[in-house]
Amino acid sequence: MNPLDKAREFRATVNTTVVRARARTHAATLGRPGVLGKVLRTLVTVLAFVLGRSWMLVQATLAWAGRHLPLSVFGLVVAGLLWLGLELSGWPGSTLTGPAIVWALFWSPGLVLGLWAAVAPAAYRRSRLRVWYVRRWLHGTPARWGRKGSEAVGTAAGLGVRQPDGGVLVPGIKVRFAPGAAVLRLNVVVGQTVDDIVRAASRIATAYGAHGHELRPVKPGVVDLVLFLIARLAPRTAVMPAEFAGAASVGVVPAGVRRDGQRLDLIVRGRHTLVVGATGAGKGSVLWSVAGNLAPAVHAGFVRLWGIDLKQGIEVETGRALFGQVAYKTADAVTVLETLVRIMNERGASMRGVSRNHDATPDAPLHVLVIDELADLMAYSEFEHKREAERLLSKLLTQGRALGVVVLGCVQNPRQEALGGTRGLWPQKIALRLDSETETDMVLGTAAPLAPAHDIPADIQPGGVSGTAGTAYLVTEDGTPTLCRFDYWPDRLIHAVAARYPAPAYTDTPAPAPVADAASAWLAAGGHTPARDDAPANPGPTDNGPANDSATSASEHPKRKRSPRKNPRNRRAADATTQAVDGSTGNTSTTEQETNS
Ligand SMILES: Nc1ncnc2c1ncn2[C@@H]1O[C@H](COP(=O)(O)OP(=O)(O)OP(=O)(O)O)[C@@H](O)[C@H]1O
Repeated sequence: MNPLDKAREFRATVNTTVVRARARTHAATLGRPGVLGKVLRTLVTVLAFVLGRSWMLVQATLAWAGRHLPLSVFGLVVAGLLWLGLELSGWPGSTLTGPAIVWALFWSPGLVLGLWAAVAPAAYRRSRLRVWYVRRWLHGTPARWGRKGSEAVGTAAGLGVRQPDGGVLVPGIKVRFAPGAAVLRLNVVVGQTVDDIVRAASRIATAYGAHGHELRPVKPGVVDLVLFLIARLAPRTAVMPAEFAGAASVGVVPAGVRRDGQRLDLIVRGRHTLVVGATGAGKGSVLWSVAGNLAPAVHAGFVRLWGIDLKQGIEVETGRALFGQVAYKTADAVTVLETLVRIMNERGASMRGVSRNHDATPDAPLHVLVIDELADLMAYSEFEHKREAERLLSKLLTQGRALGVVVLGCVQNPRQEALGGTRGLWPQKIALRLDSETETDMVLGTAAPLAPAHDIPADIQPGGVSGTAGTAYLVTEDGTPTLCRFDYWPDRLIHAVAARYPAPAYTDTPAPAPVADAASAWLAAGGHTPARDDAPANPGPTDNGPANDSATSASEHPKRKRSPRKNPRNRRAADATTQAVDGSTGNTSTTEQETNS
């Protein structure tokens, strides 16, 4: 046997021994049946609890001490000197009590913070205080973040303006911290323009070791330079959307989290959105963040979802009950587009001279068309279908937004052939992980330098939570890029949302797949409405990102025990003869009245 094989054999023997020993120890202790086993398990739980809470106390107190280093060191020195004085003077009582009280007085804010962290660790993790203390402690020396230090960085980065007397004037810089970011407020000095700050921004960001930066104008001559101190955003799992909150909320969806830790509110109303991402980049997360979060409004009749999914309907069929009409074949896709163009034209006729902007109502809902893979329609279909689809889609993209017809299109490849003539017609873009800088340029144009989507690392975990999928740059109409992370939508959540908020029965197009059947099939398969506890955990605000504390959890909205069959709105859908869900289009003559009759 050669030495390599011997080493492998040795390693296998060690592994087996360790596994056996571990199993024996477990069986003899925690896994033990009876009272002793129970006692041991309770002891370990209590110990873990006590150690965990003590660690939170120490962590938070030390974070405070690190942030207020001079004060905390001074407190220690004073307490030490007092102890020394008491010892040397031969104090008759305890020489430790007095110094301990003095030390505790100096450190009292830190101790209070520590106690709070120990009592309510989840709240502490979510709080800005933790971000403030820990970030400040970990990133950069106080001198660099102080006024003088930051102005020195500004000068070195070329922000200074030479004065007639030979001196150099630098913009005043004030630093404040936000979750995951430091914000430098810069006051432009005479002789400077905001462009000078734009030019120096990346040099300043590099000097601070920031992972990215963003410029936000505050008022004339004042700009906030946001330096992002976190490298990536932690994955989050979506939760059951809350009940419909009224017409004002239509078309704005809480889709995930932004780099600054704030909730990402994606505006869908009045905006066509192009989603581009390499395979496995998480286009599904964006699609379901929109469709899933619109579900309550769909159920209430204020939004109507349409789906084109030429990838065999895999994506759209998961939440079929949310959609009115869907198409899984090219010819059906063209029919869906024709229907929407007809709706748009009719709406145009009724709005002409009355209103220039559409407000969603149950009589005139916001129509949202979701297209899963645009290239399948625009590039890989038969020539006539391709040409017709491009013509109809271009019409929707150029005229639809004011008339309440918007499109969310997903594509892997942003090249011309995949998007046809529609590439310049998408006002809002979401660039998930892309394969090359050229693709980033193609999708984002002038915003590309500040939104390097090709730098988002790949982490493909088929069916599981990936470390980076769903991370994207959102570039809104004004060209501002924002790094964000879309929530992950597991299949069972999509099923649960579709069962809870099914679309009403539309008379003008084939009814959604019988909701009761889809829901009960899923329930029969052991499904249950995911609650916060059993969903893949949304991590707390780790150094990688903030917690998912914004959305309403499924556990706060226990699944209603309602059968869609008993709901008169859905009776027609449920009773309808089971129909092919591949987009057979049936009668497509559509008017707003018919739609909602
Ligand atoms: N937001 C997210 N957070 C964590 N993991 C995610 C997220 N979104 C998707 N994933 C993981 O990445 C995998 C791929 O996601 P998805 O299918 O949405 O990618 P895609 O861009 O649609 O890929 P394709 O174009 O090949 O269909 C999913 O199976 C899931 O495991």
